[in-house]
Amino acid sequence: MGIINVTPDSFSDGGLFLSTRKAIAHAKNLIDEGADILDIGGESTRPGSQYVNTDEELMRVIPVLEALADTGIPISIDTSKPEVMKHAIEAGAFMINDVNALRNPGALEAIAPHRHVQVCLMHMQGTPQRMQTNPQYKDVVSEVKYFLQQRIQAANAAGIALNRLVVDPGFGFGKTLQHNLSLLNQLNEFTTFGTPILAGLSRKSMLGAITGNNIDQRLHESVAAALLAVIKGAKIVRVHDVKASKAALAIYNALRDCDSQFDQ
Ligand SMILES: Nc1nc2[nH]c(S[C@@H](C(=O)O)c3ccccc3)nc2c(=O)[nH]1
Repeated sequence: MGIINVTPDSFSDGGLFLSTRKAIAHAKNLIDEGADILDIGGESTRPGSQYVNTDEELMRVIPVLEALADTGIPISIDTSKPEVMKHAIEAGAFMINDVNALRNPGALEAIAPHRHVQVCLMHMQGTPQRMQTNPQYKDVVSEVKYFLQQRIQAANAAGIALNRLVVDPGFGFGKTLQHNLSLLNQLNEFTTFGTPILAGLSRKSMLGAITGNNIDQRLHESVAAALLAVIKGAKIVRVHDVKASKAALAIYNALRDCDSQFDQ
């Protein structure tokens, strides 16, 4: 899953038009690099990020989604707003990636009727503005599991079947480095739901905390983290660096498949 952030470049006067054009160009590059899905987001959910209203978020993501419709690549929309979900689904999105796990009023109802649309339910403690202030858990893995179980039940009750759901522990969303490492180390605990696991580790500060590298110097850490997540059971990895991640995962896939070839 390649990451496409459509957030106006605050340093240039190109504004939204330029950032839309840049997002489309970047999306096509990631398709060429081998992305299987593109995740388009119009509102950053980084700690301390600013709120973006519905109209602004729609103006950012819908043009990019529409421009990519003829490429045939499955598109996920990274949003928590039901209005954005509805428009994105009408514009052809195949997945809604909600860091708020459909907890906003109207989110479950916005998605339920569209039986072809998948949903990623992600765990977050608190809100993006305050989640990293002082994250605390008694047992992070069991508490995150419990939350995801609750959200799966809420989705099922709203008519969203299990085979439309993906779960995600939400690395970096209200977690310390230790919490993130425990979740990654025990990621296969989340395979019990019977849904694919999505892991988003790419370039995150937890990686920088270990190596000391800045966000634009975390390629190797991100590739290592994506490989570890897949080894531990993730089926989707959300990454900035598609080409490098695909190459690392190709080695893993070859290793996983090699004995089965001789068994035939
Ligand atoms: N499902 C799913 N969606 C996501 N969206 C993002 S935003 C990310 C960033 O790259 O800025 C980020 C980085 C650091 C903190 C918060 C958010 N991370 C995920 C994830 O881990 N899982």
